[in-house]
Amino acid sequence: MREHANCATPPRKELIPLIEAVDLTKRYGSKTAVDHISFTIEPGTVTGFLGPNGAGKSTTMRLIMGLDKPTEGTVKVNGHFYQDLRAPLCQVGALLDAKGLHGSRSARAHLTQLAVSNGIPTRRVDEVLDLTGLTPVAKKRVKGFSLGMGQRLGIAAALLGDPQVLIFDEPVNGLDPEGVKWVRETCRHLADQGRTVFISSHLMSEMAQTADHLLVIGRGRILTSGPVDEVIASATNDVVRVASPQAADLAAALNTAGIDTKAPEPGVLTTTMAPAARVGEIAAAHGIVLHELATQHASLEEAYLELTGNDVEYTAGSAPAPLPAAAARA
Ligand SMILES: Nc1ncnc2c1ncn2[C@@H]1O[C@H](COP(=O)(O)OP(=O)(O)OP(=O)(O)O)[C@@H](O)[C@H]1O
Repeated sequence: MREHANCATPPRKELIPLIEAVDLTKRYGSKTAVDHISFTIEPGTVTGFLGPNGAGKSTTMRLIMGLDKPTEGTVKVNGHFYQDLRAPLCQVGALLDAKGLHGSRSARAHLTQLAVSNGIPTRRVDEVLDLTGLTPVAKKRVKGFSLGMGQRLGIAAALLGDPQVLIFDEPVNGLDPEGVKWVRETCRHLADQGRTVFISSHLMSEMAQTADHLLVIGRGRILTSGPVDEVIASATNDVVRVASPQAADLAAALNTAGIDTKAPEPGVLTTTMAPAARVGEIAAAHGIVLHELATQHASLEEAYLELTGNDVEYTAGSAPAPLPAAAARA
């Protein structure tokens, strides 16, 4: 057992490490960033916190870490408010903003300072440098670090107290494929050790590869949650596409059976209301010739849009807010 001075008696066996939010709300003036959300994050899993830009992910994570005060509701880590944790770094580690590093220090100096001020034995610094692959650059000033190295250093700092709960805000943002793979494998490894890993992203494809569970947020509200496969399945309808020289007859036969169709192009029908087998059976029963019968699986992006489409605060196509002068003229 490690002898972290301030971490010597983490209540690991007695308490289940988890994050629990109840009716959590944060308003900034008239802006509601987080809107009465409740959730629990379980140990031994990677939980993805998925939502478009401005959905409220960072705010929620800051509330968990006691960096902001909720307007209403509560959020606890390991059954305690963050500010009441006796050795916070040993219970929860977070990567919230990798840019907030002191430029003139070396990576080792940065971690050593953090260890000393939190009563963590300095030998742990070498362990986390090693775990995050930073040993070869440990003496370099963090000022010269690439984004990927900065993210690794942020994760090294989060791991310093060997905490059971880890919170990473958009850790793969701006990373190259190798960095993304490393973050993904690191999260998996930490969860496999029984830790609670809570990781945010605005990319569903990334979350599908990294997370076991998803918590989907839009405009400050939880839109859905559950195992990744279930969340994706619930947001997607398989589309059956059928091509026939008798498309009009087939459409009539399907409609009679209560199956609505669309005709995206001449001679082709699509439906989300019946599986391919049923469409084929109805065609056969009416002696209708088919040239093609296939099930198309909706893409992850489609599932994501289905989930968050109406809850996106900013979209690429949305018109920019008018400038004050323009607004005054209007
Ligand atoms: N300190 C603040 N003052 C005012 N509004 C804020 C503040 N922090 C966040 N907001 C607003 O709250 C909403 C949620 O922001 P938040 O950063 O939590 O979203 P996010 O899901 O993390 O998005 P992103 O991925 O873009 O960081 C946004 O509309 C944001 O502009």
